[in-house]
Amino acid sequence: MSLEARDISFSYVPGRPILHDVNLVVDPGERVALTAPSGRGKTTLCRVLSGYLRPDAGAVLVDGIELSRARAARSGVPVVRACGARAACDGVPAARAQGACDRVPAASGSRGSRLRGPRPVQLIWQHPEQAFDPLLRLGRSLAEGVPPRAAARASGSSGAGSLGVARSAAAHSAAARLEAVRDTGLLERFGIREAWLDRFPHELSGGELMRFCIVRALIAEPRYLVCDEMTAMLDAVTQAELWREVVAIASERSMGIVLVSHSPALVDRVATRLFRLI
Ligand SMILES: Nc1ncnc2c1ncn2[C@@H]1O[C@H](COP(=O)(O)OP(=O)(O)OP(=O)(O)O)[C@@H](O)[C@H]1O
Repeated sequence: MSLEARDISFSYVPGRPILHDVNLVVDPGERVALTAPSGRGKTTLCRVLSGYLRPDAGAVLVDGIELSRARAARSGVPVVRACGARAACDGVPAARAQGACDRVPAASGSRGSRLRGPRPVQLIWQHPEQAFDPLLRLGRSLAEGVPPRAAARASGSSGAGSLGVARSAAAHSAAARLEAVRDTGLLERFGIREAWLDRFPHELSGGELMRFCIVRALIAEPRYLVCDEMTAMLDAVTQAELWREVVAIASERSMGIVLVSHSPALVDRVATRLFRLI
């Protein structure tokens, strides 16, 4: 079972392919670093792998299932709210994401996935300040990233009988979802202070905000995490601290990682394998 890019081709401009017949298989628990000179398509491949760009040819498979189907298989979720122009999804700002956030179909004409459900492949990129809705407190943003099943688990919903129905409804409240986030222990592991949950994104530093990006990606319980220059803007100590936790969690969950970094030292420490994009 793996994350597989099969014969992927992609071009932003017709006739000028950025990716041409790319084949990559990432196994659970593997940490694969994409390497290539600047402008060769590492970010583009990250976005294809996580479903934000649809390839012109080829397919992305998660555990043998085409990415959009894998996403649908994880849904069974009512649409909670529309993702307006101001909203950001999965760590990628709405304006730049060509796909859709977890519970909302992509806009008509979009090249991204139209299916719902938590993304099995989560993308974290290097601009946390652009990844959150500026008008939402961070606790609320995190709460919105909790898969309904996880929220229901946290509220003890069995799904049966009127008590189950009531609990299920409760599980969709922001408070119940935030409680589900606390239950994961991820806030402590990434050093997120309780007081930060009441703040807006502009009231935190880049490093503090990146912690929220990582936690938001992880609470979606992804099978694979794609980290595109995730810690590039952070100091060395914070980089090491965040990567230590991400690697530990990947081991605990047998979660695969695809990473892009211009730091050879970081790649050396984190990656179990290099994949050269040519
Ligand atoms: N939205 C876009 N429209 C048109 N061209 C684009 C777009 N995004 C990226 N490109 C081009 O696609 C190519 C690959 O870009 P990409 O960001 O994937 O490369 P990269 O390997 O990640 O680069 P770097 O190491 O510099 O971050 C570049 O030539 C870039 O200019």
